[in-house]
Amino acid sequence: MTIIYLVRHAESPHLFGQERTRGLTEAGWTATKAVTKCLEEEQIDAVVSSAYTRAVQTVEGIAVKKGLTVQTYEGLIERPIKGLDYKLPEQELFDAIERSFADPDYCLPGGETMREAQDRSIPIMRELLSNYKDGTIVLGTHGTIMTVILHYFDSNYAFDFWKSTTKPDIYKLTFKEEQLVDVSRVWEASEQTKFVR
Ligand SMILES: O=C(O)[C@H](O)COP(=O)(O)O
Repeated sequence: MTIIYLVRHAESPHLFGQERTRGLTEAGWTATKAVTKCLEEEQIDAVVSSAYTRAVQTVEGIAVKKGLTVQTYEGLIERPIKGLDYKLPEQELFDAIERSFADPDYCLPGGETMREAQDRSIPIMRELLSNYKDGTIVLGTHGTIMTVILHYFDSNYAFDFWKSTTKPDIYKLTFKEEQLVDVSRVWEASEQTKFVR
């Protein structure tokens, strides 16, 4: 069995135009200590991440603890449902994200569809599953691309799941070869209440 821990990043300030580089808030940094603690007993073979700063920062503590470096992947960055050069009310974004789970070729102007996001992220998942077969990987990620990846392996993971996740959050995925056989949330119930949705 191969284990992948999907770690959604901790709280980050919403700074328009800085999607790639915005880091964690003070509360976010505090939360990363709990992330590291949650994973430190595990035997970990690799720590990989979206190339975005907030995702890297969330898993770098566990990488340091294990004597590993964070391997970043452009193909694991967050899925933008719309272009990053304009703003929209939150409800419109939510509606668009919900629709994108029903229509894999839908996105708002300048955005990325479900199909496009899977086309660039799933090959990396397959590469990781092959390179670290029967090993354990920690993967720093984001709410939407994490759900897009899970949706590929099990279509029950969709809009409701996306809405339910917290920042940070941790899911343990168990794969047999390239087959997803189990998903469990390992972020502690007591910790969930302390951090943001
Ligand atoms: O995980 C996510 O939902 C994305 O990275 C967006 O995070 P944000 O709430 O910090 O914009």
